[in-house]
Amino acid sequence: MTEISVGIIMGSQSDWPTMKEAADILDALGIPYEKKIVSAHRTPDRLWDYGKGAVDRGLQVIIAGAGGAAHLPGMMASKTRVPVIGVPVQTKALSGVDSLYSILQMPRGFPVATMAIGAAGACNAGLMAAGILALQDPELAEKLNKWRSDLSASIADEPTDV
Ligand SMILES: Nc1c(C(=O)O)ncn1[C@@H]1O[C@H](COP(=O)(O)O)[C@@H](O)[C@H]1O
Repeated sequence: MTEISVGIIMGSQSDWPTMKEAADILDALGIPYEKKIVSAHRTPDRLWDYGKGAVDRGLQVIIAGAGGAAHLPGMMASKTRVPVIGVPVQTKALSGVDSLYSILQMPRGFPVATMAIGAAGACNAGLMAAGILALQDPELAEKLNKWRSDLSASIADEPTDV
């Protein structure tokens, strides 16, 4: 796989520590991606251009993370038919429930596949993107199967005192 097939976008630089979890998964599975700061609120023209060009540039999945009034994933889903996976970034004021509800409650017709709040959600967004791409890519499917069975094998039978 050489072409960039996944776009990771986020509303702010401050989202990167969370969104890096998605990037780490894509790195581990050898999936080429790009990462960009795109904000519906602060850089609406950038959002528009990104969404407009997504299909022609060959993107197959967009992972979009934002916090608070998290309109980025939904607005991106409005602008392109490329599937959008939304990551609600955890916030200080409302613990990310604000982000979650902003991303989850899309009107009929423009879905966003919404993950859990925070780092686990971003990690799962990477895995969800991999699962979508693996449908058409047997080599990637093998890698993803191995990643999943390695994780299962790493889980201890019994808890230990820490
Ligand atoms: N929710 C959005 C959007 C958007 O949805 O377009 N743009 C920025 N933001 C969010 O604002 C939070 C605070 O951003 P700063 O840390 O830059 O103040 C971030 O979590 C970002 O995703």
